[in-house]
Amino acid sequence: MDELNYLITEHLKCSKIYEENAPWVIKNSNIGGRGLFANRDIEIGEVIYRDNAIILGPRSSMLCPMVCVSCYSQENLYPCSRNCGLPICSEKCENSDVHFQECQLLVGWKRECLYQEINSSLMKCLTPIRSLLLADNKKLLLNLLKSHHGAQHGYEVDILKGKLGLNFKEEEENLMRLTCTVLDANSFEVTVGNEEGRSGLRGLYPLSSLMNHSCSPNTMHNFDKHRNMIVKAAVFIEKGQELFHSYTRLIWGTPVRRTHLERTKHFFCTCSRCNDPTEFGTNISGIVCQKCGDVALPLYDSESHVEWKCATCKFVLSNDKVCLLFRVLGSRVSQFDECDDVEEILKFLKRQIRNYLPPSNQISIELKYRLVWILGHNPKYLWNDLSDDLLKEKEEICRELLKLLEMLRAGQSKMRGLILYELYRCMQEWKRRYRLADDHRALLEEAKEILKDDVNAPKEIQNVTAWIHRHVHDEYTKQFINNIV
Ligand SMILES: C[S@@+](CC[C@H](N)C(=O)[O-])C[C@H]1O[C@@H](n2cnc3c(N)ncnc32)[C@H](O)[C@@H]1O
Repeated sequence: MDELNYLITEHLKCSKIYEENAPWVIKNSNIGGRGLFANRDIEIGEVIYRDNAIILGPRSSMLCPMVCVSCYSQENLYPCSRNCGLPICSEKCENSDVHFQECQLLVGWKRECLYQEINSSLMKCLTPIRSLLLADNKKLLLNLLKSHHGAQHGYEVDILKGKLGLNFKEEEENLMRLTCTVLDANSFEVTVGNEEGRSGLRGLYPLSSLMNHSCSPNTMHNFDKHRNMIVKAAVFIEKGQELFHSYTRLIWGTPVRRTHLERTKHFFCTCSRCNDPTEFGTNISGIVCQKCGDVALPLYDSESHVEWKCATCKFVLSNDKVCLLFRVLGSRVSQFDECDDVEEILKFLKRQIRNYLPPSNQISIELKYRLVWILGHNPKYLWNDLSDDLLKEKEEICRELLKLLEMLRAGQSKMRGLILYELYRCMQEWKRRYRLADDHRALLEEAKEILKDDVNAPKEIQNVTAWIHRHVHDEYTKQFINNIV
């Protein structure tokens, strides 16, 4: 533990983000392995620490779009002129430190097989290659992090060797394989880009790698423009409590979260939310009982066996039948990915699925969340063009989602920040249409508080805070302006 603590401290110091007396400490956790703990009371919204990635790069997923391997832009990509096969977007990126070194490595690995075109498989397998360029103390740190075992981890190295025929040394292969297993256990998705094109990178943040999971986490995180991770308290955290973040989405129901955690992180979650079939009274995993019309909830009698039981009439439905129902509804929902037809989505939500799912079910919630991003944003549904009925619809959905997050005890989550801001914009639109007086500043203030240092936050919030940072240097004036903008 001492060595880990030392190496992490050095890493944070070297990244110039180390804070003396920061409120975290590394200790053994009852949950398993090591964890992070509060070494004093931490106020809601307080920054607990900042972390910097020791490895950052493209994700290996099929869905990962092509990005410049230096600045991660998706625009003006061309193959590196040294024929390494990686996409870059400018001379500056081509000659950046990070790319120049990996380029030399790749070109050295197989001279007769240089790529004049962009090779997308190579780009998707680049992140583990980057571990070869780490300084020795970062390699030591990598070695101390949790790794996953199993045939599914390390396929990137198989692609580099097999499909791409690259020829590296055994010790290089071993380090890349280790890196894949460490990345799979610990990496975070880092979103880059703007409204026109976003993509996800994976980053290995060593301090955050020590944080265990809870489905009702007490921290939230976002990324600043330097891709530092900023971890904040989502709720008040008492001295001695373990710090948790969520490895899944908050609005997924228990069976979906548990399956995801088992597949990707190899553990069965037994947190208080998972152990409560109602999930704190939200019934987010519930289905409509086909016998009495009340809600049936998932009941686990072992890690691998779940069935759905109605609390009122005790009717039981097998997991197979429920999975079939979710598959059918899920495929209908995925058709909405291509069409942003609000009338169709509302018809589906209000009429078609009502016989199968209660309004609080995860599928309904995901669709409502999607509506939040269509109404007011999609070119067919811009704020000015929304009918009063659709504006009301959006306002009600925002309020419903905020209530749900409160019931899930999610505290100051990023999702709360985004929905608060969307609700604020609804209220501004009502104000504009009917010349109302109330400007609902409290909604904007809280959204700003949650999202202020998030590089992906809505422009309005970022612009305000960025301007203040650039132009105002004394705290009193900063606070004054923060209160009036
Ligand atoms: C990112 S690591 C967390 C730090 C880890 N405990 C360590 O010692 O390095 C993720 C791994 O920690 C364990 N873990 C995290 N949260 C857990 C939980 N709620 N229940 C059981 N195991 C958990 C699992 O083995 C998981 O794959």
